[in-house]
Amino acid sequence: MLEKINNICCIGAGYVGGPTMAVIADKCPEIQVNVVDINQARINNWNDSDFSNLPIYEPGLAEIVKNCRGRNLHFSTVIEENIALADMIFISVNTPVKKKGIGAGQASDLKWIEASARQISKYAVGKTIVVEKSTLPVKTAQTIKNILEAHVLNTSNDKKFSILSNPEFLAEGTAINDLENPDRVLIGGEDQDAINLLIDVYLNWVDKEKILTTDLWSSELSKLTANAFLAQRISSINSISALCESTGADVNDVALAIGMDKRIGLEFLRPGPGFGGSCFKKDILNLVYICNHYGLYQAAKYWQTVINLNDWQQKRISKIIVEKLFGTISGKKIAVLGFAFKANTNDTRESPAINICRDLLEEGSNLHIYDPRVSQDQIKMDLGHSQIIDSQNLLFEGKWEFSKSVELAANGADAILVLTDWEEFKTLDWEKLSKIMRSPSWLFDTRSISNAIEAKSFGINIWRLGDGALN
Ligand SMILES: NC(=O)c1ccc[n+]([C@@H]2O[C@H](COP(=O)([O-])OP(=O)(O)OC[C@H]3O[C@@H](n4cnc5c(N)ncnc54)[C@H](O)[C@@H]3O)[C@@H](O)[C@H]2O)c1
Ligand SMILES: O=c1ccn([C@@H]2O[C@H](COP(=O)(O)OP(=O)(O)O[C@H]3O[C@H](CO)[C@@H](O)[C@H](O)[C@H]3O)[C@@H](O)[C@H]2O)c(=O)[nH]1
Repeated sequence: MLEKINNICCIGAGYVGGPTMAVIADKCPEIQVNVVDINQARINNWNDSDFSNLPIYEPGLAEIVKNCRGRNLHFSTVIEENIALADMIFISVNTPVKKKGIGAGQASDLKWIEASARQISKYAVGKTIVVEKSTLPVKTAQTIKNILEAHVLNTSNDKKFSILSNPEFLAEGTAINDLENPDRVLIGGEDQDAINLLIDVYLNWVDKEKILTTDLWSSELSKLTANAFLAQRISSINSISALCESTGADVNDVALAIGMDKRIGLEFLRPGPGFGGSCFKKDILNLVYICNHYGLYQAAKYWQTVINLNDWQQKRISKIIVEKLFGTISGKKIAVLGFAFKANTNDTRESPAINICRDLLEEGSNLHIYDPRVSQDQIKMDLGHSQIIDSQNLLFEGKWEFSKSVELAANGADAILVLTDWEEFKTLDWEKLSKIMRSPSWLFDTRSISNAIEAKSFGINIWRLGDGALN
């Protein structure tokens, strides 16, 4: 029996695998941590001598990688060898929504999980603990077990596997802090020895009381449920933001008033352009799929409405902008501030900015997009080329350009549209901006972060999400 973990391999060097393994390496200097990926370019970036070129931007990440890389943290594409060396293997590969076939548009595509399990079954040596780090549909551990055990049966060698579920709850932008100070660490499994070995890894920096153990299925399902609950709060407050606009109430006051009730709490009540990111939508869709699979149609419908409300919120915002700008934005310049799905990340996956910008482009607007961390190439991938073509192959007049500063984006603009809650958008120089914009100028603030009162004092018209009193 293994006494302690000496060597960890992590399959997948993405937003989860990279930061999670960096923190494990930092907190457990006696463990060798090998992070492997099939994506050579990504691995090259993790190994770049210029730490500002790491593939992921997270506050604090570069410092940790600087400390540990080459010591006990290694990034490579050598998958077989590192699997063979490992006592414990984390699977941190992507699990997006299936695009084709049964369950398309809802179920998780598990082909990367299956490929990882097959590689592990082939190359692992001796007793290996396999840890599900990716977010997975409940019961996936059974599939992984079947794949691993089939290979053992075929080769009848000394391979032995234990499977644990250890979902990750980090949020992007605060990943390092979330990993270093987690609210809880959840471990699901049947093999108590394997569970204890994983607990020992976390005990290097996490208090014992924060480590929760459950059976496999409860652990897998807790991850989907946590995301569904968080997203549900956002859709709930966003529905109230619309009602506030219609009634003259202020959604931020309402959020504070209800959030101070300890039973409700203040977190995740910030209204906005809808939730984005790679997880919430896909995990809820997966929950809907699983509920339907078990014939729980009312439960499935309930969770689906969280997504429907989120889509509606984005559409609602584009419509308001068109209406306020005299019913047409064709040829009008709009400065879009923020493209990432939230502040402090360069990630644009499922960013509300994508749908809102697409809608505005369809209306013929001329968008000048500024984001402190998102690159022009990324925006190009998300929006397509500057002239977009619709499904009937008709050319729209709408086009977009990348701006290197707020001022360049706002110069001559009819409107400024704040979509991401970046710190720098809280302290914009409204006197200066009011002079370079075209009158009548507008500020559309979907995050309630800018100093709208000051902007108003310089003659800018204001629409702030959920603020029925100000609008
Ligand atoms: N992004 C987040 O904030 C977050 C937080 C918690 C949980 N999760 C979950 O963690 C999982 C990973 O998410 P992510 O955002 O890190 O994804 P990601 O796309 O950033 O990274 C996944 C990586 O896995 C690699 N990969 C895929 N198949 C492979 C294989 N067979 N061998 C080696 N490498 C392989 C890909 O090349 C990619 O680099 C998902 O299930 C996600 O739902 C994500
Ligand atoms: O009050 C709020 C809080 C968040 N958001 C938006 O919701 C989205 C998601 O934000 P957040 O949850 O902070 O970021 P993620 O990185 O997507 O993290 C979520 O998804 C991860 C992947 O599963 C989980 O690990 C995390 O626990 C979970 O918070 C973003 O668009 C935010 O702008 C709001 O609109 N209002």
